[in-house]
Amino acid sequence: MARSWHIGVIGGSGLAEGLGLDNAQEIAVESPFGAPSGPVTQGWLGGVKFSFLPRHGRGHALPPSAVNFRANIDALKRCGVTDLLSLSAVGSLQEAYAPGQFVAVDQLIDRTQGRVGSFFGPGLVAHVSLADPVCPRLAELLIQAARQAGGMVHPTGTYVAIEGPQFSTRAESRLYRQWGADVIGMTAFPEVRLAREAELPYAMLAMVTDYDAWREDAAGVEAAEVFAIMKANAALAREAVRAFAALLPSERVASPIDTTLDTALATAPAARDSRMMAMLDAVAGRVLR
Ligand SMILES: CSC[C@H]1O[C@H](OP(=O)(O)O)[C@H](O)[C@@H]1O
Ligand SMILES: Nc1ncnc2[nH]cnc12
Repeated sequence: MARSWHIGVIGGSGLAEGLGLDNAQEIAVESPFGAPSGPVTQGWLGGVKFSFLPRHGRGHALPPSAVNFRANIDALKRCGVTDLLSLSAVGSLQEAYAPGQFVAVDQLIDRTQGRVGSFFGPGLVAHVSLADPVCPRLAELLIQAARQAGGMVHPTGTYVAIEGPQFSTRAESRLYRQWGADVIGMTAFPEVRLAREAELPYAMLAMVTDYDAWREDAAGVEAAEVFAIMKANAALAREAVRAFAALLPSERVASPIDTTLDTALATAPAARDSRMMAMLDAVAGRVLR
């Protein structure tokens, strides 16, 4: 039977206040992976169910390195989310990606360090493909939606994730440009990896807030600049999500990402760790039961 859409949204910098959902209710979701960034707000937009989680917690209390990405994805999966949208502030590494514009990120490079990057591990090994980390179907709808909302949207872009919390040196910024990266942030990893492991189609709408540090005569990034641009454009991001809800087909069409784990598990049933299996009841229960 076709499942209805239930859209999870992880709101980044400047978006902790939420989406303005109808009939919104806040719920505390417990996860075996620890505390999520905060309570999940559930509600509706145009007849579609949404669950919203502020990535940095209420009042932006969590730096990127302290976000419990596993708990966040697990909590949203436990809520019954079928698809996931990430809203993020990013710096630009290309002249053409100007502050105030949106980017539908389609490729990513991981430069984070020391974050826990998988739900799986000793006792339950899985290898999922991340060649195409973003769901093209969700991305296409997001692009259309952000344009309808009045945003200028780049339909592709490569995101490099740094550990932070400091912004990059000029040499790093120039290096990432040479690698072909278009935008830079601190949070897409391991979020995008974990979403795939949890069989959640994921798409990312990034809002350009600054030009990072590569421009010869310009000053480096200041956080205040990022927050000011996000504040000025948060309403546009919310409007894009509203338009996205209106564009969704009435019935959810199954995605190949829904069954990622069918071919990913490496550990033989007899060698599986029962404690791991219990922790992964939401993320991987579909293939473990
Ligand atoms: C406040 S500037 C740096 C901060 O903003 C971005 O957050 P998010 O991706 O959650 O919007 C960036 O990744 C840093 O965490
Ligand atoms: N220049 C930048 N570097 C890293 N993360 C960011 N988030 C917003 N702007 C950023």
